[in-house]
Amino acid sequence: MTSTTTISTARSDLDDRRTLRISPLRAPADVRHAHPVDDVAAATVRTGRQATVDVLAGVDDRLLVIVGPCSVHDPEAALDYADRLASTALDLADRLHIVMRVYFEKPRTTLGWKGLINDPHLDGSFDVNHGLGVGRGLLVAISGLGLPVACEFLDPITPQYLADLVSYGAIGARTAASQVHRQLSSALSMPVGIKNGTDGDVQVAVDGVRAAAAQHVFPGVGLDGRTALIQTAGNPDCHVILRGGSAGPNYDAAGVADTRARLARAGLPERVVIDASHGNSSKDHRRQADVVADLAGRIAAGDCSVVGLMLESFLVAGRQDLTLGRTDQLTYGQSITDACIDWDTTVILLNRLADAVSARRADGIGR
Ligand SMILES: O=C[C@H](O)[C@H](O)COP(=O)(O)O
Ligand SMILES: C=C(OP(=O)(O)O)C(=O)O
Repeated sequence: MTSTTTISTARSDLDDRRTLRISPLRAPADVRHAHPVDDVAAATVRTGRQATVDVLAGVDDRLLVIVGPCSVHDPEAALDYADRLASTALDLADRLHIVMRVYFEKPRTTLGWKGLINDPHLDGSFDVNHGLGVGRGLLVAISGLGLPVACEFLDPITPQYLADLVSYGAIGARTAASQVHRQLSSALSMPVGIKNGTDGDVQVAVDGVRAAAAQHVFPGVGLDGRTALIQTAGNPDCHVILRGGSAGPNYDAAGVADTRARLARAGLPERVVIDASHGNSSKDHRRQADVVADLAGRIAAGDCSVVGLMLESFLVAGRQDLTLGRTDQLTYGQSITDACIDWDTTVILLNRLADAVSARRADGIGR
């Protein structure tokens, strides 16, 4: 019995058994054209990235602080927050290099609202074409205030729409082991922090830093939105973010020393950022102050082993549940994902960290 082969590029009953709809996505170039980078924003990104590189390298003895909401759901409130943070960042710029968390993509443990790009109207309409424009427009506006921004990169395509405006990138705990995200990090133009796993596994982040430092070739999209083969140079500015995990916190001196030893064994620079939230605060926003107090004490006593800190902070303390389609019920300036510290607490904690850097300098210890 002979078999026949049908060669066809048309979709058949073998395709789309579970795909409901495929619709056009705006090309990155189109969104970039609608929200161009002006000179002020470009200067913010350039100096924001370089300052982070210098802090990571120990050439700059300031502390890197990545601070802002868990997620952006209301661009107006995010800009309000950015306005305040820009002024505080300027006040403390001699001791802290402050970068605002402007997170549009949320990795969920199971299900939930996945961020402003995925569902910008917060109603389950998934208007991604609108979300990409709103997100980029907000990055232009915040960078225009002179405040550098940090984003988590979750989807491997979205960086083409946003990354030129980002000064600090993060790879989250749920994707630290992903080859796709490590390859992506190897291509990104800014320093990237890779988190330890949700189970507390730090080695996965160290392995991620090593993989992202190397060159890769992988499929992606170009600015014109066409599929493309991407060849990367490798990112030398990746580092580990300790965020704690199900086994407990890992921000203490022992957790940092263990991470640095792992990095040294892998032949990598010993650079560690601490995330005061997530597993390091058992998702209780008030405990972020304990992490700051502990780290500030260590820095004031001369410790140079931690290069930066991440804080989840918004205008109003705590968090609230979103009912899809009922944005009228939301409290202005309060997180709809993880709980955050409020603005007043944020200013107190930032000043405490700045004072710790002053004390370290007074002892004549530079990083
Ligand atoms: O930072 C935000 C959350 O911790 C992360 O997106 C997971 O959230 P979830 O466990 O509520 O899905
Ligand atoms: C999702 C986040 O953190 P993690 O990956 O550590 O859970 C985050 O920082 O928003």
